[in-house]
Amino acid sequence: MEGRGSEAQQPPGGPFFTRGEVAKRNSCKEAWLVIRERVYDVTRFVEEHPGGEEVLLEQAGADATESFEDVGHSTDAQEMLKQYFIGEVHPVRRSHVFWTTWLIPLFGALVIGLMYRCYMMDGKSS
Ligand code: HEM
Repeated sequence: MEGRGSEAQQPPGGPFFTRGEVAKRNSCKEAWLVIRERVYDVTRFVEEHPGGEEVLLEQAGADATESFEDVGHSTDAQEMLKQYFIGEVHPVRRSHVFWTTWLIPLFGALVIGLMYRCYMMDGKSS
């Protein structure tokens, strides 16, 4: 029973998946779920789910946090999640930062370019 009881400290990080990547795994051939920002590959669990495969397939590729919690799954069920853990949802903020880091200089360059053009045209007309 070694290693049990450390479930609160699941390794942070791990591979990151975007919600788009998860959304592609929405069939019985490949079924991924997001629960509390973590990604679970439940493909081999679908048929074994005590609550039926229907409900899992319905949520496949999506964020099932709410439905998972609404059912009031037992601690056993929470424990089972660990077996299917494959990674985390890519933090939204990162892609946000990625875009703004590019957009701001791009916008700045555009403004400077326009100002320069106006300045040049001004020079020509006078
Ligand atoms: C990997 C994710 C999941 C695991 C490991 C899991 C596990 C389990 C387990 C072990 C049970 C038996 C009862 C219990 O121990 O609480 C159960 C029941 C159930 N589950 Fe899940 N479940 C998962 C996801 C979901 C999702 C996403 C839904 C809803 C869309 C769902 C709906 C249900 C329902 C309706 C039952 C029957 C509850 C009852 O009979 O009272 N489960 N699940």
